[in-house]
Amino acid sequence: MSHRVLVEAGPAAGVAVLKFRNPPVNALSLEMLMELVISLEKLENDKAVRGIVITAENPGIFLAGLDLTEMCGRNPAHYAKYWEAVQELWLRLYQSSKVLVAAINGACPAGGCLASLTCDYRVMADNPKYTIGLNETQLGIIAPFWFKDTLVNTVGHRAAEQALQLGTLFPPAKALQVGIVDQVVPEEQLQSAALSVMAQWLAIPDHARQLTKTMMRKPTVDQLVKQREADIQSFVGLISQDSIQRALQTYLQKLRQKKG
Ligand SMILES: CCCCC/C=C/C(=O)SCCNC(=O)CCNC(=O)[C@H](O)C(C)(C)COP(=O)(O)OP(=O)(O)OC[C@H]1O[C@@H](n2cnc3c(N)ncnc32)[C@H](O)[C@@H]1OP(=O)(O)O
Repeated sequence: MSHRVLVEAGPAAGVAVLKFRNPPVNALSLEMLMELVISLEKLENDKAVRGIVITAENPGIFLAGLDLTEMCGRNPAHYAKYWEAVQELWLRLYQSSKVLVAAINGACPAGGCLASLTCDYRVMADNPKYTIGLNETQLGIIAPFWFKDTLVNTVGHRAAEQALQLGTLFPPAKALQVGIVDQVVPEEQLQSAALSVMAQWLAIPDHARQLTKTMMRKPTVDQLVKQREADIQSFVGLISQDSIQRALQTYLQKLRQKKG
């Protein structure tokens, strides 16, 4: 029984809706990552499901990215386990044979943006409070190569380099202009717009679409698969550095003080 991930049958045949519900901010904790992987595996094996709309149960925050508390003040074994789970989620999402449509109904930074970038299509609610992007440099950390590759595959090299160096969080209209999202719609139309796009994608025969998806994505996937362990060690080495730990602690404190 999953607590942090809700899977519902969609209103259209063959469509499931996967909802994030990990309060307060839908951060990708280890438990949440594991529940997501299990839910995605079940959906992948379900022949009746051809497409999945991915969204947050409560509008406001789509995903707050990786859980900073999993990356602060823990031991190397924990960091390694956590990073393996992050890799696993990306591999499941990016290689999914289903049509994935992200209905982005809230803030979508860093790991949240990455999850949405694995989808085949992104629709974002037109709310200026919502932003999306790989903002790692703003935290004093670096987006790993496979985060970078996923962004490059979506927006091209130049736009990705600029967005990554500056750690830009784009509001909806700008995100559309850069190509991080494919469509921006009034908030109340988000779910219907996602379902309408899903219907267009499902009109294509599955086998042809799936083989094309694999052809486009396999080189990027292979890069991580062939150096998974090295990538884990690289993450553990980097995250364990005092300077990185200090930067993350400072960022977390800033988030906590925001309220005070
Ligand atoms: C080599 C290393 C590579 C690693 C790659 C890293 C990828 C990542 O994803 S790093 C995480 C990046 N995420 C962010 O920068 C988002 C940070 N959060 C926010 O900007 C905001 O919290 C918000 C826009 C998502 C929501 O704002 P709001 O509704 O105002 O909520 P609060 O800011 O008051 O937060 C409530 C509560 O949640 C804690 N929190 C927020 N984000 C995270 C997070 N990513 N991980 C863990 N905890 C988080 C925040 O500290 C507050 O906690 P309390 O004060 O204890 O209630």
